Amino acid sequence: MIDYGLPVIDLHRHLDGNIRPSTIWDLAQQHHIALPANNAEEVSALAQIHDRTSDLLAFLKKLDYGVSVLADLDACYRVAYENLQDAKAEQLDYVELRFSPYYMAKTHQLSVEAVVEAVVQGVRDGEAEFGVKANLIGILSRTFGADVCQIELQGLLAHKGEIVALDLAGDEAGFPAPLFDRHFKQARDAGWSITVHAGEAAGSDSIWNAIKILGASRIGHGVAAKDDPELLAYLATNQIGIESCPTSNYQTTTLVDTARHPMRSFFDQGIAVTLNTDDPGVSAIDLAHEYKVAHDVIGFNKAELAQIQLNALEQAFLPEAEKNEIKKRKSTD
Ligand SMILES: O=c1[nH]cnc2c1ncn2[C@@H]1O[C@H](CO)[C@@H](O)[C@H]1O
Ligand SMILES: [Zn+2]
Repeated sequence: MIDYGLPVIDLHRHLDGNIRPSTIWDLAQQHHIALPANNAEEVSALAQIHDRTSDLLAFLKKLDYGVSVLADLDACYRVAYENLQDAKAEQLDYVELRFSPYYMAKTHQLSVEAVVEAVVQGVRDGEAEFGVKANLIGILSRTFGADVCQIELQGLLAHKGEIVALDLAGDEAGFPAPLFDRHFKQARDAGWSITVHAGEAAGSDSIWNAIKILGASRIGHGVAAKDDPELLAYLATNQIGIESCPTSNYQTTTLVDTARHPMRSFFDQGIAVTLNTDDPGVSAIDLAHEYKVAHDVIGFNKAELAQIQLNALEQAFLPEAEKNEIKKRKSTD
């Protein structure tokens, strides 16, 4: 259902939520890390989700297997590089990869700043090798609290020019946006764009806070906006994009019925919605799968999906000239 004649773009993909089970197995062997699995297939069963989990936090636990094998900087580099290989295999024209360097560094006590450097290098080498354009979004993992997030931010700011935006992810209900006010001020001062996970595990207030307090110009998930007409109007008028990830929403039990996913009404109300994968390695999906779900289950027709593909280019954290370049390249392909 993706039109490969139009730009193929994923704006919401966690590179640390997209670690291949085979790589998890490999790295565990290489570094003598014990896993409750005897081979790569058993790692898939352990670290991937095929139906649904009880809630967001149960879903996020699945990502822990992948980061538990990041024993050194080469492992971080490899994961970043393989994300570009995956992007190429999916025929993406452009991908925004987000990552939480503290989360990646934590198990083996790596330097946060060195993890950022390794990820940047893996992504740049992957871009050159596979010919896919990518940008990086830094994540503050709110689950670890405001002080740890300041350390995480410091590591990201050390590579300010290699990063285009800042995100806040993790336990939304337990760690609300106002706790991170000063972090996002520093990010805006650094010239970064802002996207925030909001309205996934908390209500529409959380989305308002992401916009008004943190300065978000895009919202990850944003499903809770469905109950707030004033917010819906605000999102449409101000062209604040919603990064929808339907399979992730199903697996986290954010929504119980994908057929009634609010991205339908967001779209109908003129909000710039996009389709994205979130954590494809954990969800065992790719971008094409999400377009198929949007068509077969949510009921978008081909023309509407084409508009969603164009929304992604519009909403990308890219300068106009680079957006035009992608557009031009597609039209002459
Ligand atoms: O769907 C999600 N909602 C909220 N946070 C998420 C989601 N997927 C991953 N992370 C969080 O992002 C960081 C790793 O990139 C981790 O903090 C992980 O918990
Ligand atoms: Zn996410």
